[in-house]
Amino acid sequence: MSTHTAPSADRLRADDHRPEAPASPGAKAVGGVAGWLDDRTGAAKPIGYLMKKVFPDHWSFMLGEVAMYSMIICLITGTFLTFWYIPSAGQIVYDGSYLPLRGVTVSEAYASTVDISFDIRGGLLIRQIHHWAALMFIVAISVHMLRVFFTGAFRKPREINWVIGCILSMLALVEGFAGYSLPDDLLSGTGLRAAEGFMRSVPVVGSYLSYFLFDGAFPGEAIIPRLYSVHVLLLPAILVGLFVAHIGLVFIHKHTQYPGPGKTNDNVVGFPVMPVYAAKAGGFFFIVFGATVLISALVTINPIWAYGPYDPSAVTAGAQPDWYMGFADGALRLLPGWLEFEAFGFTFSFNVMIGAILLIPVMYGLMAAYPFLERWVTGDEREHHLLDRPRNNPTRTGLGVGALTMYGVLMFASANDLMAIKLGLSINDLTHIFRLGFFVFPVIAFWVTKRICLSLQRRDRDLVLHGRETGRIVRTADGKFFEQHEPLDEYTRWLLVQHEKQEPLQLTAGADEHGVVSPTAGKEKLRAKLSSFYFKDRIDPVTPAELAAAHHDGHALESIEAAPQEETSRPALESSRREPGKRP
Ligand code: HEM
Ligand code: HEM
Repeated sequence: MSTHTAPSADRLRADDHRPEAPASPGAKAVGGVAGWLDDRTGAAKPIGYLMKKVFPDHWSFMLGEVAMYSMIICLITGTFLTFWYIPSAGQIVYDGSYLPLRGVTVSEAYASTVDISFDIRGGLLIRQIHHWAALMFIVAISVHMLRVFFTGAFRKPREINWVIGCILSMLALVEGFAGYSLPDDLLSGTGLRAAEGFMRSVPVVGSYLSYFLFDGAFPGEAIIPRLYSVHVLLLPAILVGLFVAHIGLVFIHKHTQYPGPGKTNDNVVGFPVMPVYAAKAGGFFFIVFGATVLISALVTINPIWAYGPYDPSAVTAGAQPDWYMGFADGALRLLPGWLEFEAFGFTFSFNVMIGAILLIPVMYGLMAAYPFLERWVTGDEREHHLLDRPRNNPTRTGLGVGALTMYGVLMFASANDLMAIKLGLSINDLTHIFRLGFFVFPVIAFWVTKRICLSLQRRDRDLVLHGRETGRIVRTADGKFFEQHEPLDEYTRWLLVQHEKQEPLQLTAGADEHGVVSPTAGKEKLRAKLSSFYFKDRIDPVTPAELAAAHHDGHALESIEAAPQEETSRPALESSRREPGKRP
């Protein structure tokens, strides 16, 4: 593997050959410390290697960074909160500075969170930053995941990183739920009450699970300290550990890159970590931190003093989870009542269990399995470092939008009561519409998205073959009118023709020459069907022959071969790609 720096104009000045100026005392001291450390740890070589690592530049790669920075913000502000938060359900009489609560018996957890908000200097801001960063963290993870999905960045060799990502995302939901439950206010207690109900819906062992978690009857005094250990110790340790593995794999595989001039499956075009990316990423951290602080300073979130302490006997109307739990809440509202029935003297509440206990693992399980399913269906065993343009993989893009639509229906369903009130509609009608929508809307979304992708591909073909419409009408000498078309420049054309032709798998007949059916015939048949579903509707990229023919007709001026594969549009660093596992 080699990494080389493209010489910049500055570095090619003639005076580069002058003898180097003697190092300043500061530089000498830094060099001395670095040498001392290297002698004892041997870290210079790996660090030097990492610092030269080339990262491609694209705005969408920032999404992973936003996730990383919001996680760091949660870790920093969370540590601040632990200095004052008391993880105890023990009852005390509140005597802090928030007058409406004076004299009310509350838990120590609740009282300490109100104290953080009103009596600890900067406490309210830090609490708000913690909560806003948590919300942003999960938004960023989700959008980052969509970027990875729609561009096919999960394909070989990045499947493991996709699976790690799925686990990270699921754990982030649990971490958020645990944090939300810590202040022990009316909302968080209602959330815990719901969680207790979910657990009890598991047949046979449900009540035992609940007793185990709450150390007896709900709410008990154990749940707050237990959630605290999970929230500040167990889950952050797992999240950070998995994240290190995640980013380590990004370094090992190197980053994917969007197709473009000079970018191939075997190189990485971009800037090195040091100094360009380090400066960019460092600056970007402060932008994310700054934006989070600004929102937190201006917009109240979770004003627990307004809700009051948790009281198991109080009925809370309008309790809402944080946004990322909305889909599970929606599923609970849509599952039909007949899924709850009595048999063998027991009540089975599958309507609750499916929505609350099974939905999340099933959803993440399917997501984690997708790269492997796609690989099986397409038979594509190759490594991919160049990303797909979403339009060039219409079925995958359609499936993604279909899944998002399903998620969206559940999310909207979680607000069916508010919609009914605000829009003056019947909640039952809304529920029926959402139930139907859960099955019908994703299919429509899949179909429409696929058609849009195919149309965009057709448009790309048209552009390549016939150039851009200029709007200039020319009249010929014999009186005919036609519109002038402008040929695309080579860079744009390259982007539109670089993708591969896709075809369904050609599968074996399923029987040998003696007519003996192979034991895997059924599986192969299914694979053939899915492969045909995946690739049946497709638009092939323009071939050099087609372009030459168009060129001959005077539509396009240059051939595809002339596309500037080995040039870049800006000064860039390039490093060659490696085979995972074969590079030191
Ligand atoms: C990335 C992971 C994290 C997420 C998503 C998260 C989320 C949350 C949320 C939503 C709350 C409720 C905030 C509120 O009161 O409005 C919370 C509370 C809390 N979190 Fe975290 N947190 C994370 C990491 C941490 C870490 C690493 C620590 C400690 C080292 C921590 C310590 C706390 C404490 C002490 C509270 C209770 C105080 C309070 O609610 O103000 N959190 N967390
Ligand atoms: C704690 C949550 C996460 C953090 C902090 C995180 C961070 C990052 C960062 C910084 C990168 C490199 C820059 C980029 O491509 O954006 C990256 C790449 C990647 N992430 Fe994540 N990620 C998280 C969750 C996820 C999830 C939920 C998935 C998918 C299910 C995922 C899949 C990937 C993949 C496949 C890559 C390699 C992409 C490529 O090379 O183009 N990540 N992640």
